[in-house]
Amino acid sequence: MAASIVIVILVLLIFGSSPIVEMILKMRRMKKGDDIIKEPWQEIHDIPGYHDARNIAAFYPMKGEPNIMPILEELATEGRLLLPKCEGDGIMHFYKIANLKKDLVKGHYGIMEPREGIEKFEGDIPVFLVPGVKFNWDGSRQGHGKGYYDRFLAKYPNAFKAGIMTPAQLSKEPLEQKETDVKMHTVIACREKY
Ligand SMILES: Nc1nc2c(c(=O)[nH]1)N(C=O)[C@@H](CNc1ccc(C(=O)N[C@@H](CCC(=O)O)C(=O)O)cc1)CN2
Ligand SMILES: Nc1ncnc2c1ncn2[C@@H]1O[C@H](COP(=O)(O)OP(=O)(O)OP(=O)(O)O)[C@@H](O)[C@H]1O
Repeated sequence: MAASIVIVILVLLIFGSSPIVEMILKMRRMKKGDDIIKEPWQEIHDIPGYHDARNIAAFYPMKGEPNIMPILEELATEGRLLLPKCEGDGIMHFYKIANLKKDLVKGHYGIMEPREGIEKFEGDIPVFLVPGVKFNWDGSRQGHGKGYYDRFLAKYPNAFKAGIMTPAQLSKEPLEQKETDVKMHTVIACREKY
């Protein structure tokens, strides 16, 4: 123990705040959080009902959220991607997005949203990939506090809900839940950047 402290002090004295020390510290920090990431694409594909779902509700990631762009590309190509548009206080609806470049514009909160002219999706949604601010492995979720997802998900009690988070969004403690909060069936960890 004492020997390793001496070594650490010596290394710090020799290298100071050199890029090497910074890189080692950064790698250690990264490893710490990243070890909860398993095989996110596989885990998403393994969601119950995902394979056969004709429509899947997802989200266009914003800063601090997992980068699920490969999944969005894949679902759009398959013709089964739904993305949300905020349309009032705590009210959002989903739209079928066939082309991520042509069908989206920058919208509320700076998030890419369906453009004008795309028809609102009114059918069944068996699977939701849900964003959030914090998640716990028990399925509890905390959002941005506007109730967009809680209100929308209340209409789909039978859908499978998968919370998608980065390691930084994991809460070590179960999150306090209100009566209107909707629990996730599973939570999947993904990287913010790929
Ligand atoms: N990618 C993504 N899309 C989404 C959501 C989400 O959480 N993530 N939403 C899920 O509901 C809806 C948008 N909800 C949002 C609600 C509030 C803020 C917001 O107030 N942002 C503040 C920061 C305050 C905070 O984070 O609490 C800001 O932009 O200044 C952002 C998104 C629909 N689309
Ligand atoms: N199904 C619902 N019907 C009516 N009001 C609701 C419903 N769900 C949530 N609300 C209200 O919306 C407000 C915000 O809810 P909450 O703090 O749980 O949002 P959130 O989950 O953090 O946000 P978001 O879903 O937008 O990410 C609260 O006042 C809550 O009572």
